Amino acid sequence: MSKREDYISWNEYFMGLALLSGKRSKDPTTQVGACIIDEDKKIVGIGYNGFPLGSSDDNMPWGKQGDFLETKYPYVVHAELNAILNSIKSLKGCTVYVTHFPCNECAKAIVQSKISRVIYLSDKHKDKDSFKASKRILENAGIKIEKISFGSKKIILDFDETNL
Ligand SMILES: Nc1nc(=O)n([C@H]2C[C@H](O)[C@@H](COP(=O)(O)O)O2)cc1CO
Ligand SMILES: [Zn+2]
Repeated sequence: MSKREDYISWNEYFMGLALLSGKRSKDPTTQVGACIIDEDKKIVGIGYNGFPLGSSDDNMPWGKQGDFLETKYPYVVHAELNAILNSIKSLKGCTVYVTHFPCNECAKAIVQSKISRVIYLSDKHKDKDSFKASKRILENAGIKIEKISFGSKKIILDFDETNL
């Protein structure tokens, strides 16, 4: 019997893990996930956007408009930063798969953690200044930046054990 041919690609696997991690995010408008792998394709960090430890998901503001301090922005930890801080070893030479192009703050953390490649799916905010800044920070540091597209590809996770 020959091997299965319909297994998912490395990119589908790692971006799939980033997408799945994002499903844990309580952000009502944008769920972001990030998965970091080392040069041997070992998973060394994963994370999603959420409030810092100790900040209740129910008592902190998830809004986007109005008084800045009553929006999520000052408080939410971005997926990339969570993946970096959750990581189990040096990130030197690693690749981060992230569902959305990093903001300038995450670009700084990515560069300083010595990650060497960013692979992203969505750049819906590419015209915003903070993303122009992140592109500049990443390019200055010689980080490889790859936009990846899977078209309308979908992978269904079926938890029904009778289908396993
Ligand atoms: N690369 C990113 N990593 C992230 O973790 N985020 C988070 C921060 C917020 O929780 C949410 C963005 O809010 P919104 O303005 O799209 O509703 O996604 C956002 C980006 C940039 O798109
Ligand atoms: Zn960010």
